[in-house]
Amino acid sequence: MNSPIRNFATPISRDRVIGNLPKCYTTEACLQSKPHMDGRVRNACQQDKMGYLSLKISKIVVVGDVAVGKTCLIHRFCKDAFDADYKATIGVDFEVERFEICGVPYSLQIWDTAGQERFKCIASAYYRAAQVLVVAFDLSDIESLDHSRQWLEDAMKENDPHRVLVFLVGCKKDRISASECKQMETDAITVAKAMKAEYWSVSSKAGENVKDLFFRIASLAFEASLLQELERPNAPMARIGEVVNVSANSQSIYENASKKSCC
Ligand SMILES: Nc1nc2c(ncn2[C@@H]2O[C@H](COP(=O)(O)OP(=O)(O)OP(=O)(O)O)[C@@H](O)[C@H]2O)c(=O)[nH]1
Repeated sequence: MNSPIRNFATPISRDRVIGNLPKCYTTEACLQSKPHMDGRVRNACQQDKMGYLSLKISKIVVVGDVAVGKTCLIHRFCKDAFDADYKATIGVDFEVERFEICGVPYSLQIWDTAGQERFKCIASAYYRAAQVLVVAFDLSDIESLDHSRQWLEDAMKENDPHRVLVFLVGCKKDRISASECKQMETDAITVAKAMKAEYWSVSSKAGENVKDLFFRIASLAFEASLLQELERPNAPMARIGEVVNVSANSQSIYENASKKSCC
């Protein structure tokens, strides 16, 4: 009999397989500095022969000032593309990216929100139930960093602060010199610490750090989901995150489903 792990309709791309916990960008503003995932999570993944841990989806919401680079960040990761022409996000948009973490299928639903004030009302309706909040700013625009706390505060009104992982992300790293970047990062790390956020500098244009950032987000969100579930003794494992129903007849996605990577 096939386990639920085998029942996705399309394969998870090999470059979305995460075996080890990715490192943080800087230990100065890092949500978790351990080199490995929690032992309970690793055990649960290794013992999950029936695939109860599979098919989970977590919601990430990306917020920040207008034109700081939110859409480009998501597009660089999901499509490996960069568009130099600015097209404002109208309200919200989302992408779903699928991973395999520690041998377990896992998805991120990545919500891109509008930075323009006139769309804020629509966008804020989608902040709820986020497991990860990414507050983006433009490394070449100090004001956008100053506004980060307000974005976080607004997004947190719709969420439980104890359950949300926060990332502060400086975009457009390619637009500033190394010395400017150093200065901005010093300021940004101070803000990140105050926000209890993990800090990253990225360039969607150059592709720098984008994949590492999303792998880190996926891994920490996966670990947090699983720990929350494991800490609730009576909760069935299948209720970690949102469970997606799939047909028992849908095609197998794994060339080697029994292979489990170690995190
Ligand atoms: N040089 C450079 N430009 C970037 C980078 N990321 C985004 N941009 C440019 O910045 C502009 C705005 O980018 P978007 O990703 O659309 O910004 P946004 O935050 O989604 O904007 P809203 O949807 O209006 O909130 C576009 O012209 C992008 O090409 C980057 O890493 N480097």
